Amino acid sequence: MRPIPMLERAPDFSMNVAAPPEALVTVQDLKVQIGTDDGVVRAVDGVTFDVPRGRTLCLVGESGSGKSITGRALMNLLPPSGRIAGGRITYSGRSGEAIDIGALDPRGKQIRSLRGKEISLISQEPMAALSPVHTIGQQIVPVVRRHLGLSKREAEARAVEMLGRVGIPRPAERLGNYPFEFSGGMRQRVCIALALSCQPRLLIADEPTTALDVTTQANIIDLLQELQREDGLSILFITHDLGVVAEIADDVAVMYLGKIVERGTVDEIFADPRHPYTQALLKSVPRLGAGRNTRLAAIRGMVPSPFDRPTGCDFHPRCDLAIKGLCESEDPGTTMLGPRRDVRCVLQRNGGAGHA
Ligand SMILES: Nc1ncnc2c1ncn2[C@@H]1O[C@H](COP(=O)(O)OP(=O)(O)OP(=O)(O)O)[C@@H](O)[C@H]1O
Repeated sequence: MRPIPMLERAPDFSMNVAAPPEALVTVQDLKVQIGTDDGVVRAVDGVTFDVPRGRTLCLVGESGSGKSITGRALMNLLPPSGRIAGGRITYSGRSGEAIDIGALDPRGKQIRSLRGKEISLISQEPMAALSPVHTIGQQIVPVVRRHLGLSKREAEARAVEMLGRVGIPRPAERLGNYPFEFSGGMRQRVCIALALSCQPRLLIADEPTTALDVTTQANIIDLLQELQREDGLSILFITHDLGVVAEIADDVAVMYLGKIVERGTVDEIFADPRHPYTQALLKSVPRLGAGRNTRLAAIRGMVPSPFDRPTGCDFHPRCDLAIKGLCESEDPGTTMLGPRRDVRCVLQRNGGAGHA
């Protein structure tokens, strides 16, 4: 995990006074359930957030907190045994029309025309996204032809342009290569080129840099930021790496056991974390400038099994600040600290005056 570069920044509360940024996608009280042999998993358990136009929202949290399933729900692309069990995902289409993503048939024409063209996904494992038996050109060109209505020649030119933009040397020649002929970092760049080739408006990047070395990670983050500046792309970036969050996020939502426990701008979350879980996550990451002997604090205990959820606040068994008689029995509910800033902790009730 990388150190956090700027933990001590002064909070930027300007977002609280300026007009709220226009949302490209709004998620309200989303619930996703997945059927398994052991029972039903409440993988996403009532989350609310939005991804504004041209901004990056990072979803962070430990493994199993529901980040990937939330990202996939935005494309209505859930595992076969998964279903949206409640809430609403509203996507603002190119002509301003509100599209209820969860109401679309997951195999239907409308969602298939949105996937790739309007909403794209890059995942942690580029090989899973690419066919090993087709060249890169054979994979990008037909998608571009179908979604952008280009001729074969125009689509090839677009594919070469995208491969060049993501930093693949000699892109015209590489169009004829197979995925195994690229290094891990280059394959991830190919996936980004594929994901962005139809100029989507929303990119869901699910741990896209986790499997890569730190230099390639930094290059890919720079690349996404450049594409965002140029094309006004909105990004939902899923990661457990707070160093990456510090670099790429505008806004942050911290997930724990299917719920968002804290939400705010990146400055608010890093400089003034209110939830004990967010505070513990931040304490578990090295800080630049911290003394050599500074100890990193691991979060005690494990994420509970989704089949054996704690009563009251989900985090109370691991929380150093839990109040006996209260946190194990009462659902903390959501306390709004600002228009786009909220926290689920009983210690933050009464307007969030006190720090947890
Ligand atoms: N295909 C599936 N079948 C059954 N359960 C699943 C499936 N995919 C996810 N889950 C369960 O849903 C919950 C949320 O998983 P999810 O993958 O969204 O977490 P995550 O925060 O993205 O974790 P990671 O960082 O490990 O990917 C977990 O309890 C997980 O076990």
